Formats: sequence, structure tokens, C-alpha cells
Amino acid sequence: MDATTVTVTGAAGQIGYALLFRIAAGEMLGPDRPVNLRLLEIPDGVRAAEGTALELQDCAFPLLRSVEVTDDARTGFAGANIAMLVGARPRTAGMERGDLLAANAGIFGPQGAAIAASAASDVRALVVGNPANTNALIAASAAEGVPAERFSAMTRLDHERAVAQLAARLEVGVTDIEGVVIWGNHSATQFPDIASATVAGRPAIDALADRLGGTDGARAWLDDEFVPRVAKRGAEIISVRGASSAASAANAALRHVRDDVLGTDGRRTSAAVVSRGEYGVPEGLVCSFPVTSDGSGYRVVTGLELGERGRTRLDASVAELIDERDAVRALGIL
Ligand SMILES: NC(=O)C1=CN([C@@H]2O[C@H](COP(=O)(O)OP(=O)(O)OC[C@H]3O[C@@H](n4cnc5c(N)ncnc54)[C@H](O)[C@@H]3O)[C@@H](O)[C@H]2O)C=CC1
Ligand SMILES: O=C([O-])CC(=O)C(=O)O
Repeated sequence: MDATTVTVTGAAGQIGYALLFRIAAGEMLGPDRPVNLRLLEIPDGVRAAEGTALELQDCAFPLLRSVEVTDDARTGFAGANIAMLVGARPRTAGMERGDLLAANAGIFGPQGAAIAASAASDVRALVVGNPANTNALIAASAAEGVPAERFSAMTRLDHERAVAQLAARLEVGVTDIEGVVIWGNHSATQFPDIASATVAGRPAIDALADRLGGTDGARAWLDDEFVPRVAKRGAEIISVRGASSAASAANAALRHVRDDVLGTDGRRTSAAVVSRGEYGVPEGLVCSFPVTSDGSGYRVVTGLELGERGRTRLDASVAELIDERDAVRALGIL
């Protein structure tokens, strides 16, 4: 089988360190597909990335054909079939949201352009670096000639968090749960939705009602515990761990790409993709939806019932995405 070239930006960061060894071990693209890894960093991160490259070599992974480290985006994305955009400018004390968006536009714009200039013609790009949805929008807009649907942003970590919380509450295994949806932005406004989810084939809402004293009890748990817990889990991890999610983010990124490229076998998952107007979300926004993939890329699953409460929550998250897009536009970036 031909080797797949995978470029990881922010390779010297904590997610990069948790991700690269699993890709090289074949956990992302399967046990038969050799990989070339390209590690893209800023100059200050190159030395640490070179150290990671030495460790990758020391693992003697049978599937790992080559590792290259660079601080030049065009070189880093040259021939890339898969681009995982992890490196981003974090928010620091005193930084306004507009400053954060501008700083990241300065990263994701040029990286989108470099992908258009030098990546393989079948490239697919996942944006992990925050604010992930809007960074993906910026990268896709800058990647002239690359179809926008090749870009997605990660809400898979939110999806796995939702599955895990529901499984824990129902005391079932995570594999019993299907059909959870993350709608909207990868932020505290997201809407983790179990309305069409099932537990061992049975509606999740019924299973919750059985445990929690009826539908009112189930609704109260969803509104007061489940939704805020999932939506604010990133902040909870930072406060408990003293650093943001890394291994769980790497795990989600790996699953996002695996399912995009190898297919979901009909199962639904969640990913932020470029809206074509599905569920009333304005065209062009990068919004999290229920998706499936047959291996040729994520497609939005249409026709799910959102209900009035779901509609209100999705609208609020979409309003935030519109604000972010407009703030970036106001900076003259889009
Ligand atoms: N979408 C999601 O669910 C999640 C997103 N994140 C986001 O992922 C990003 C990375 O997180 P960590 O690895 O923990 O951060 P980190 O700070 O440990 O590493 C980031 C790395 O990116 C590098 N970098 C910065 N600008 C770059 C550029 N222009 N090109 C290449 N590399 C660049 C830095 O040198 C650093 O090594 C953050 O923005 C974080 O907020 C984190 C968890 C979940
Ligand atoms: O806030 C962060 O940097 C981490 C994050 O996105 C998450 O854990 O969901």
C-alpha cells in the first residue's frame, strides 16, 4: 500500500506528543498503511519536535516510513494527504477575543494557503487548535482551489465526553450508546444532544426516564447536569489537571481522521463541517453536526428532529459562530 503523508502542526505541544506515536503505530489509518510524518512547528518549537522525531525513530514502528521536522509551512504540507492543524495561539492574560481571533487568523490563513500550494490533491484537513471552528473557516477560505468540505474542525472530543457521561449515568458500556450529537461551536455554547440517541437499541431518553423518576427527572438531569458538564468539560480539565486536555484531545483527533478516511460503517458521529444550510445553519459556517462518512469525507445527516429546546440551543451556538466570523471579517481577514 502507498504511504500516506500526515502533517501535524504544533507537533512539539502536548497534544502533538500524545498523537504522533499513535499515528505511527497505525492506530489512525489502520495496520496496513505506511505513513510519512511531517512535523510543523514555529522556530522555538523545532528543537523539541526534533527530539520527538528521535523518539519516533527509537520506537522502530514498522509502518513509519519517514519523519521530517520543519518550521516552513509549504515544506511541512508538501504532499500532505492529511493535515492535522493542532498548533494555535492560546489566549493569554489580558487578551481580548478579537486579539485571539486575529492572532490565530495570522496562523490559519497562511497555513490554508500553504495547503493549497503544496499539499496532495486529495488533502483533508482537521483543525484542532482553538477557536477551532473559526480557525477552520479561515484556513478553508485561504486555501484557494481546495474544496471547502475538505476542511473540518474537531468536536469529536465533545462527542466522546457526551457518550461517556451518558454511559456512566446509565451504568452501561460506552459501546451500547449510539447517535449522540454535538451541535454548534466547540465552546461552552455547544449543544450535546441525546434526543435521537439509543442505548442498546432503546431510546436513551426512555432509559434515563426509567432511572430518574420519569421524563421530568430525565429532562432535569439533561439540562442541569449533562449539557453543562459536557460543554464545560474543557474548563473542568484545566482546573483539575492544571493544563488543558491533551491525551483525550489526541484520541479524539485520531478517531475523527480515522472515521473520515476509513468510514463510519453507517454509524453517526459528530464533526464540525462547512454548512450547506443544513438545519438552518447559515451556509459557509463551520458548525458541528451529526455526520457519517463512507470514507470519502464527512456528510451531514439530515432529517433529525431538533425540537424547540434543541433549536433554541443550536441557534445560540450558531449566533456565536456568526459573531466570530463577523469579528474576523471586520479585521479584513475573510
Ligand atoms: N478542538 C478541541 O476539542 C480541542 C482543542 N484544543 C486546542 O488545541 C491546541 C493545541 O493544544 P496543546 O497541544 O495542548 O497546546 P501546546 O501549547 O502544548 O502546543 C501548541 C504547539 O503549537 C505550536 N505552534 C504555535 N503556533 C504554531 C504555528 N503557527 N505553526 C506550527 N506550530 C505552532 C507551539 O509552538 C506549541 O508547540 C490549543 O489551541 C487548544 O486550545 C485542545 C483540546 C481540545
Ligand atoms: O480550552 C481548551 O484549550 C481545551 C479544549 O478545547 C477542550 O478541552 O475542549
